[in-house]
Amino acid sequence: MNVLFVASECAPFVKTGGLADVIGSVPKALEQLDNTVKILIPAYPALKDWIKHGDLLLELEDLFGGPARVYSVRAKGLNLLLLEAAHLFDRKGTIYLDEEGYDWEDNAIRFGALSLIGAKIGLDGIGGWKPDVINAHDWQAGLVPVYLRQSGRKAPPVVMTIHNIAFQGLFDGALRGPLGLSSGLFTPDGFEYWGHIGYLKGGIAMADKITTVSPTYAEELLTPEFGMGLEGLLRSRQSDLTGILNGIDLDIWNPETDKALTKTFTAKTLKRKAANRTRVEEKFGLASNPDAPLFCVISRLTTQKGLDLLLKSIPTLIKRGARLAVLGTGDKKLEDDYRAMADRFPESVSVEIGYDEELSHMLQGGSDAILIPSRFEPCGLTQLYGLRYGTIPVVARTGGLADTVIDANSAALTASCATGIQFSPITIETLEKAINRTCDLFKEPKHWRVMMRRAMEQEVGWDHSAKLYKQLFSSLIEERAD
Ligand SMILES: Nc1ncnc2c1ncn2[C@@H]1O[C@H](COP(=O)(O)OP(=O)(O)O[C@H]2O[C@H](CO)[C@@H](O)[C@H](O)[C@H]2O)[C@@H](O)[C@H]1O
Repeated sequence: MNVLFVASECAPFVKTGGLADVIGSVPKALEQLDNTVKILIPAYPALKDWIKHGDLLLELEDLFGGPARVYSVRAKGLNLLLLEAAHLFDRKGTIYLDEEGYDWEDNAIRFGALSLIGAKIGLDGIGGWKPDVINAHDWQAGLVPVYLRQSGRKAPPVVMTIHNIAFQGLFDGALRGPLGLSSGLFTPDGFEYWGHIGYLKGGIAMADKITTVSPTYAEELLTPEFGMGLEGLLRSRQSDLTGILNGIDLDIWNPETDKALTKTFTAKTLKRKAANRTRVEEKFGLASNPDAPLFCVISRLTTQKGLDLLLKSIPTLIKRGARLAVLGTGDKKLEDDYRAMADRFPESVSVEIGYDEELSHMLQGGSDAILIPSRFEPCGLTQLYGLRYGTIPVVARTGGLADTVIDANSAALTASCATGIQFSPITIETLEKAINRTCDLFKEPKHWRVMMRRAMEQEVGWDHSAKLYKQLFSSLIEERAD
C-alpha cells in the first residue's frame, strides 16, 4: 500500500515537539509491514541541503506568489517529498514563528500551500507514484481533504490525525480567495468556524476517518472540557474517530546504545544508571542525595503541560530532599518564574531554558523520575521515553498519560506491575501528594527497582499501533474499491 503523509515537521530534521517524533518514526514501522510511505514536508532551511541529493519530480511556476518544486529524497531511513518554495519556507526564525517570536503573518498561506500540494499529489500522483491513502497531520495539513473535496475528482481517502486540538489553525475568512478555497464549502458543516477558516475543522469535517493519538484522548475530545469547541463536530463523526496510541523510535531512544549517556544500561544492569545521574547533577549544578529522587522535566513550558502547578509544588519536593532539573522553553513568564526558583534554591532546582535534543537524552538517562503534570495530554512521548530508560513517570491521569502508565497503588505494587505514579484530579494538592508518594517509594529500593524493570519492559515501540494504522488504511481503501 502507498501512503502519503502530509506534515509540517519530521524528526530528526525539523522538530518543535512530539509531532516531529511521530512523523519521523511511524513510517519506518509501516514500511516493516510492507507499505511505502512518503512524507510531504516543506523544505525549510534545515532540509535544504537534502535537495542536492534529491530528484526533481514536480515544478510549478506559481504557488501562492512564487515558484515551487517538489523533490524526492531518501534521508535517514525516510522517503521525503520536499516542497521547495523559497518565498514561503526559506526563512530565518522557526518553522512557525518569526525572529521576534510571533507567528509568521502568512502561516495560512504557507500551510495552505503544503495542503494544496498534498492534495495535488493525491489526485495526480508524483513521479509515477500514487498514494492509495493520505494521512494528514494536524491543522497544517487540515486543508488536504478540503482541496480534494472541492476538486470534484476521484481522490484517495484521507485520514486526519489530531495530535493536539488546542492548535486549530484559525484564519481570516477573507483568505478564501487567495487560498483558492471554494465558498460553497465555507459553511458550519464545512471549513467555516465562526466566520474564520478552520484548517483543522475543515480536515475533521471532510476526512474519511479521524484518528487521535490515544484511546483516552479520543473519548475526552467528545467533551466540552477537552474538545475546545470542536466537540460537537467530533461527536457527529464519533463512529469515524479512533484513538491509536503513539509509539516511539526504539533505536533513537535506547538506553543500551544511547551516545548521550555517560554509561549505557539495560534492565539487567540498572546500577550503571547511577553514573548518568551523577552526570546530570554535575551538569545542572545540583546537590546529590542518594536518599531522594532526582526529578526532571523535559517540556514546552506552558499551562497545558501543568508547569505552573509544578512551580507551586516545588517547596514540597525540596522538603523531601529531592532535586529537580528542568529543560524547556515556552511562556516567557514561566521561564522567568523557573529561573527565579532556581536562583532561590540552587542546590535543589536547576533550569536550562532552551531546546536541546542531546540534553533531553541525558536527562532521561540520568533522572530517577520524570514529572508530567499536564492539564491535558493527547498522548505524550516523554513518559514513554521515561519508561524505556527506567525513569519513573509521575503523570496526571489524562489522555495518553492515563493509557501508558500503571499507577503504583498497593494492588499494582503487590502484583509487581506498577510502572509509575498517576494523580487526579489535576491540582497542586494532588501533584504534591504524587511527589510525596514518589519520594516514599524511592526509599523502598526493592519496590523502586521492580518498578524500574517493569517500566523498561513495557512495549513502547510502534509494532502494535502501526498494525492498527495499517488496518485502518486498508479498510478505507477496500471501502473505496467497493
Ligand atoms: N526543551 C526541550 N529540549 C529538547 N527536547 C524537548 C524539549 N521540550 C520538549 N522536547 C521534546 O519534544 C517532544 C514533546 O513531545 P510530547 O508528545 O510530550 O508533546 P507535544 O505537546 O510537543 O506533542 C503533541 O503531539 C504529540 C505527538 O502526537 C503528543 O504525544 C502530545 O500529547 C501532543 O501534545 C519530546 O520528544 C520531548 O523530548
